[in-house]
Formats: sequence, C-alpha cells, structure tokens
Amino acid sequence: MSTYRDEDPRLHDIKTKIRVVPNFPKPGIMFQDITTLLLDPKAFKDTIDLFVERYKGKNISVVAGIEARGFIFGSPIALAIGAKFVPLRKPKKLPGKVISQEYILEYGRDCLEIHVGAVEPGERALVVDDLIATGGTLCAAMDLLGKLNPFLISYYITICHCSERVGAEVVECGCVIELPELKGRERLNGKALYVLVECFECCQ
Ligand SMILES: O=P(O)(O)OC[C@H]1O[C@H](OP(=O)(O)OP(=O)(O)O)[C@H](O)[C@@H]1O
Ligand SMILES: Nc1ncnc2[nH]cnc12
Repeated sequence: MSTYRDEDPRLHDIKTKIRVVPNFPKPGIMFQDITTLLLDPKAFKDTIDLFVERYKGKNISVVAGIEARGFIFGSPIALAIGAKFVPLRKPKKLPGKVISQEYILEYGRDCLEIHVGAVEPGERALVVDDLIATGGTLCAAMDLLGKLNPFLISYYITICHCSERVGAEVVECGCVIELPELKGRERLNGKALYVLVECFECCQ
C-alpha cells in the first residue's frame, strides 16, 4: 500500500463498511459484500472521491466498468473526471456489434464484450471493478481494450479469427478491494493496479 493510502482516514471507514459473508456463493468463499458500503452515503462518496483524486487531470478519456459491480463505481468516477463510461458486459447483453474476450475462471470460462466503436484507438482508459481476486477478469478487460502490437495482427486474424481490437491504452486498473492471497496482481503482467482496501485471511 502507498503511504498516501495508509495515512488517509477515509480508508479505515470504507473497510469497516464492507461486509464479509462466509460461504457465499459456495463453501469456503469469504464473500466481500460491497452493498453495505453503498448503504453509507459518506463511505460511498469517500470511495469515489479517492479514485477521482487519483485520476483527475490524468488525461483519461474512457472509464471501462466491468459488469456488474464495476458499473457502480466506474460510472460516478467517469462523470467526476469528465470521461466517458463504457460498460464491459457479460455475453449477449449488448445489442450492437461487439468485440469479445473469453477468460478462464477458477471453475469454467466467462467472456466480456464491448460495443464496437465505443472506444477509439489510442484513447487513454481506466478499468474499474469492485474487486480483484485471481485477476482473470481484469486481464480479460485489458486484453479487450488493449493496444494490439502491429506484428501480432496476422496472428490474431489467423489463430483467434479476430481482426478487431479496440486499441486503447490502459493507464491503470482501479479496484476497491484486493484479495492479495489470490495473487491476481502478479497476473497483470506489470500493469499498474490501484486498490483502496486489501483483505487478508478472508478469502477461500
Ligand atoms: O479477479 P477474479 O478472480 O477474476 O474475480 C474478480 C471478479 O469476480 C467478481 O465478479 P463476478 O464474476 O462474481 O460477477 P458479478 O460482478 O457479475 O457478480 C468481481 O466483481 C470481479 O469482477
Ligand atoms: N471473495 C470474493 N468476494 C466478492 N467477490 C468476489 N469475486 C471473486 N472472489 C470474490
């Protein structure tokens, strides 16, 4: 954690407002429930303010929020920093033409989608979610948004049958909660990750 975060008294209050529910949605999982944080307008506002203070003036034009809980935090951050909000949705939710990115979860696979044209190549993007656990979801979001190395274009077309990538520059990922024991940060290949609250001994 950075010194700034350690010293900020708002963080302690935010952490106390997150309810931990054992054995949800399955045995062994300590579920970090942010709905109790949302019930407290001051703690919710402090959460948004901390992100806004970090990202205002950083020339970020896109906030990409991950379904579903990333929408709750991503939208107000986008409004406050003067960026557009782009939802990264689970399959078959977006009505327009989409670009998709599959990813591996602990049990099974999932997929994120973005509307074609929602983000222009070269735009500076912030990815927002409520929580990073294994990091698979954030990796998929970055793959979907990320800039494609021109030397890899033919690889994508031939191997992945995908000729379209968004081509944004992901500046950072921002999450309210990190479960460090699941080592999701290591999976981000060095991409900057900013979290407000770390939760130890409370997962799996
Ligand atoms: O770091 P990871 O291991 O990928 O896990 C983190 C993701 O898991 C949760 O979403 P979930 O898939 O439960 O979807 P939901 O927000 O729609 O409930 C959470 O909101 C993150 O998006
Ligand atoms: N422990 C946890 N609590 C809330 N959301 C999660 N997503 C993955 N693991 C989670």
